[in-house]
Amino acid sequence: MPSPRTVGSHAILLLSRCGRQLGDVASRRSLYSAAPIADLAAQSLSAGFRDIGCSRRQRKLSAMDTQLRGLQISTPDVLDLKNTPTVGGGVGDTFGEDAATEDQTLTPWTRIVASGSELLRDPRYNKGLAFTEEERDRHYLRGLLPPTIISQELQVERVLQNVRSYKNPLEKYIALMDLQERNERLFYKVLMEHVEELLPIVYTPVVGEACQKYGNIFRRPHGLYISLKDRGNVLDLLKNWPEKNVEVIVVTDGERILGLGDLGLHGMGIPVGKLALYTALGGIRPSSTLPIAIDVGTNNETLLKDPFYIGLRQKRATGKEYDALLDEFMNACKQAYGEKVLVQFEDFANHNAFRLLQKYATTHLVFNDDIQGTAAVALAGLVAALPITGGTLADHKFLFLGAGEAGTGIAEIIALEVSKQGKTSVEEARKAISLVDSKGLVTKSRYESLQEHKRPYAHDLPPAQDLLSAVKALKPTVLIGTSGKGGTFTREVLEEISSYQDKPIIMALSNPTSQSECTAEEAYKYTKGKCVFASGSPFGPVTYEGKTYVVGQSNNCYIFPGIGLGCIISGAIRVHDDMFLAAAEALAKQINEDHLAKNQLYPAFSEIREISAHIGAAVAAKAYELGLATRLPQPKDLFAYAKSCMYSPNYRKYR
Ligand SMILES: O=C([O-])CC(=O)C(=O)O
Ligand SMILES: [Mg+2]
Repeated sequence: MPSPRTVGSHAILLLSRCGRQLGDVASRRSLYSAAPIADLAAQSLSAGFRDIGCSRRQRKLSAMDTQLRGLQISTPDVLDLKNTPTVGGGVGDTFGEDAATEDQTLTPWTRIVASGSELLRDPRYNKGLAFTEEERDRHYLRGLLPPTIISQELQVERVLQNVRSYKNPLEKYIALMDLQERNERLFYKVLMEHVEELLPIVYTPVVGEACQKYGNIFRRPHGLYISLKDRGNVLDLLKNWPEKNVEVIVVTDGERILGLGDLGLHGMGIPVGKLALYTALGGIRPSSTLPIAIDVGTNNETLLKDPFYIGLRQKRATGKEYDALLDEFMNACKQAYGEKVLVQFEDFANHNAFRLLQKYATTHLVFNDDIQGTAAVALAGLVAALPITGGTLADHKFLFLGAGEAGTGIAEIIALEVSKQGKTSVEEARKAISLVDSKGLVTKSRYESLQEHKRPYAHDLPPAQDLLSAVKALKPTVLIGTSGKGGTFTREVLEEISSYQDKPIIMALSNPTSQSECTAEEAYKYTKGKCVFASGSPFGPVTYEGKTYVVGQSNNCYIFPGIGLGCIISGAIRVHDDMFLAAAEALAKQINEDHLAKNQLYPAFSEIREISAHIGAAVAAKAYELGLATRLPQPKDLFAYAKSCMYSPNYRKYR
């Protein structure tokens, strides 16, 4: 019986002869593993290569099948690595490599050194024209590259020029995603060095459009897809992922993508984008990040009829079926990657988001970005605004339009912070906060029919049908929009709030830009330059009556990369609400006199890596304080330690 290594080399040899398309599909994995190569070869055999446009290779494939059989690993055997979803051989041996008992199957992952065309097709190691003379000699690259050698810096310039030449933002998105698949370090270097320009493309708002058209622009799969069909085999799917040291997972079920609603499996763009930011903004190694989309169907009729839709064509599963898949998934994450893998829930619909967070918060290292990340970033903005508006948080009166994850998440963190600062309880602090949902003001008279997360805000107030009447009745000093509906902070609403309040705080947090409750310009114009404004989507500076205001982006991407970094460097085993308070405080501290002079509530993204390190250090410090950290002893200087752990996108030398 040949060793897996031998099988791997044979398969690589065969695959490399199979032409570019297959090589493209296989290359990333082929460099690490024998079985998946044989696996791919076998899959391709049965698919007759039609999907990847390689049908003329079929004769060679039959030959490959024969060869694989000659190696006594028949293709069905290779395909049939049916693992029961249990932990492997011994404690900490999830993949069953060292101590697997004989009746347990294992995935024979192995590493080999990449060279030649395989090296050029591996996005993690490819450097394109930046390979040095020496590397070209040592790694069999001669002739595979034109003779020119250029620096990574020049490559960055070239990429930027190309991206800028596209007029359509979606084309820019596609170009950047292609780069990520081709040359990962170059992608991150470009993104990190031009973060303000490129963030709106790989992230909100353009990622929203990309998700809407995900089926049309589909090229290569990103991340891991888990569907209802995989019930009972979720751990096996995780074992197919080519990385074992996963530290951060972002998962969505696609039911509430940004403010765009149910986009089903096309929501995959969000975990992919968020994790790109974990690396670019928070310095988390890309190989330790895993984007996951869970497919339980979609209720989006347009997608169900769309021939290019990539997900299951069925209505969303709910109840026990849904819960069982999620439960299997959550357990499989810990089985595969251990207690300290961070799972970020993203863009789940309200009816699942709150209960999933509650269900898993005590058993897993989890948080919900839309509830807690958004809450922390909004709190940071409010704290930063206090020197402009005067007073403390407890002096303000808050009105929300939108009572979903973001709205009640922010409301809760405000109440928590006020209660920590003053002598009031959280219950008392909630009294200064009111919510308007699609049925009007949330009041006590509606209590019975309210969803649980809104009930703490059902105050004893007269009813109000809409936002404007609620503003008139309650006279809030802070107006926060998390409704997912564009244009809802109307001229009347903005004029009303500025009629009685000197410096109202207006936060229009819905995403993408089309769903923003108002634009930055509208906010300044209709409040006659009185307001302090922030938004969830990016807006350029606004000049009103000769004064220029810089619009801070109150987006959770300031917070989640630092939360991840803090959890990883401290080895945290649970996420605690106080870590979000610490993160918000660390972010608010970044605002100085210069920012305040321009009404800017959030620092520039160009400083984000430093900011993430501060947030990471604050989060880690809190984890140590709460006894939730396992990485001991605690580093003396957590900020320096956080910085030292951050991924650099610069090319490494290959020996
Ligand atoms: O992705 C963003 O820009 C913020 C966010 O989490 C959401 O809107 O769901
Ligand atoms: Mg989100």
